[in-house]
Amino acid sequence: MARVVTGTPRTPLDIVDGLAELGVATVHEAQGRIGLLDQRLRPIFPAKIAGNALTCEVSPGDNWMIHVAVEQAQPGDILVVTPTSPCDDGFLGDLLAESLLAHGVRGLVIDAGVRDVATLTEMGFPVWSKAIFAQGTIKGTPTNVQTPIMIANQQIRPGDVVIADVDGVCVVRREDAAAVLQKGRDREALETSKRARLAAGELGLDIYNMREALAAKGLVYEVYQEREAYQENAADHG
Ligand SMILES: O=C([O-])CC(=O)C(=O)O
Ligand SMILES: [Mg+2]
Repeated sequence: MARVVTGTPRTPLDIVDGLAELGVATVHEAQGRIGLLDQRLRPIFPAKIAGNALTCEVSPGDNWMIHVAVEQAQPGDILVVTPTSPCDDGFLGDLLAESLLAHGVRGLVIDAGVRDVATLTEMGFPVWSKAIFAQGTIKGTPTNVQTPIMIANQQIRPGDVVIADVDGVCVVRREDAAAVLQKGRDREALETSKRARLAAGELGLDIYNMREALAAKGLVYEVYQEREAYQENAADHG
């Protein structure tokens, strides 16, 4: 049985937009280094977005349910598409992108292929995909829309926050989104002060008090000696 679940909760857009500003690396660190989708999902052009997950399963080679998903879209969503078994076909192109844009969808994350990439780029419709492939798809088998899905090593539920930029794609659970935003902002403030010190030439070794720890692990410094180097060299060559 295939299902479309309606009335699923979403994360407030002020929180979503805050996470977009922080970006994938900071959000991933702020939530304890979890939530990254596999690195095979790459942007078709550089972009930085976040949105509520609108989840959609597709059968391999079959984009029927993307049309079903468009009707469930709300402004601020990102369409997240996973095939029920691996497939690289071009499930979406400029026509479906026009339709998604008309319903306020901010972009697409798909563990499969897309096509019409030149037009998608001109339109400014951001996509993270596993493949770019002109191979067309059919409309044959219904699957689930707005149910929890597995995609590229992560579970994503409708209304979880998806953050995507040139570093990759990350998911934040809806319940955790506000706390992760706060932690990410704290982290960013800390990074701003560290960056100023690094830019001024201070060493990470001193800012982070690393010297003692390195010595405790056995790191030693020695002054280069021409004679010793010669002997090592001679020993190497018997
Ligand atoms: O219609 C399709 O099958 C996918 C596509 O190329 C488009 O959305 O433009
Ligand atoms: Mg097309």
